[in-house]
Amino acid sequence: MAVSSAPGKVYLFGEHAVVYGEPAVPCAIERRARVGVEQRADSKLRVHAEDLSLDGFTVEYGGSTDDRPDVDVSESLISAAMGYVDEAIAQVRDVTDEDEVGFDVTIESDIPLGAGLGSSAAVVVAAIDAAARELGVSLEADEIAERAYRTEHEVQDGQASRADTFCSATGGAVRVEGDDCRSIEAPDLPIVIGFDGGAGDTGQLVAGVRDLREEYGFAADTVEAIGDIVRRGEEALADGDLEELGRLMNFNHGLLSALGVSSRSLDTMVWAARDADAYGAKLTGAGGGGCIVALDPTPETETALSFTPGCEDAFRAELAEAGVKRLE
Ligand SMILES: Nc1ncnc2c1ncn2[C@@H]1O[C@H](COP(=O)(O)OP(=O)(O)O)[C@@H](O)[C@H]1O
Ligand SMILES: C[C@@](O)(CCOP(=O)(O)O)CC(=O)O
Ligand SMILES: [Mg+2]
Repeated sequence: MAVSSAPGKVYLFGEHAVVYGEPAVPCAIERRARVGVEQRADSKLRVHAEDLSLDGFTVEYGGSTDDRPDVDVSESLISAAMGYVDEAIAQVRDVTDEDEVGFDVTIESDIPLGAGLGSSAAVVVAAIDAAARELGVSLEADEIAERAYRTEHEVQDGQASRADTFCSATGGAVRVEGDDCRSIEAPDLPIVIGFDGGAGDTGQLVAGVRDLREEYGFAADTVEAIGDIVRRGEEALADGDLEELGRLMNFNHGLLSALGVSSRSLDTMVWAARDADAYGAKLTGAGGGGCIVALDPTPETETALSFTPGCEDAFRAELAEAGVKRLE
């Protein structure tokens, strides 16, 4: 049995625009997915997902959709939950040249699903590392990131950037622009997260931005303007200038909102954070519902969010220095 964990992330800047080659700066946080993998005697894949928002369930099947047994959750939920694990295992079979190998996979995660904190990337990164090690292969972080990116790219119908997966594999703050992925220095940021209890459909939201961008020149300009914000944000990060970072996060949120990926509850939480004198606040990840990220060294934003209707959970998040971790 091999067990690995990998962190979730917040986007300080640049989600969505990163899909079109603009830079983005995500930052790993200490909320992790842990994935245990044990080789089976046969070639089946059995997944046990113990998750807060999906009631824990177990699926066992031989690899083809027809072979899936009846379980007490809807087929769409199973497909949604299985897609990433399935493809991650396919990547491991490919990289290790072990086409016929089967696994028991157990997933535990502190990262809410579909909420913009990169649960999919964390699960995929941890699964790839653990499954490869179970077969006696130790992959470098770059290789794990590459295979995890291919997984997200496949599952999200060709619409994925390298940002989430690289960040989860390497930890810390990173900068991603197209295929260029690198770690960057970041000061200790006072990150506060508000979670509305909901989720967004990453594929649909990305497709919505793609359509807007194709239809309107000003939507394409908006995507480019987000790239400009990210470049200024990198300077503010290097200077440790929290006020400027906050202003730029506010601007970034406005442009994401213009691109149609915010929601009433995300906007409400963003305004609650601003009213509490956070340096700045924005949605994180694909949007549509899920989480906002704010910067505030005082307890004010967390307290204000916890009293904000529509905010289900407010918590502080530490930057995760480590990416993928080998636990067993
Ligand atoms: N704990 C988990 N167990 C099984 N699958 C998970 C788990 N967490 C995330 N996933 C997979 O990731 C998907 C959510 O990813 P996504 O829509 O990209 O949102 P995000 O990455 O922001 O959380 C889920 O539908 C599921 O397939
Ligand atoms: C919208 C996007 O930029 C980020 C999605 O992040 P998340 O899966 O919602 O955490 C898509 C991508 O970069 O693949
Ligand atoms: Mg994701």
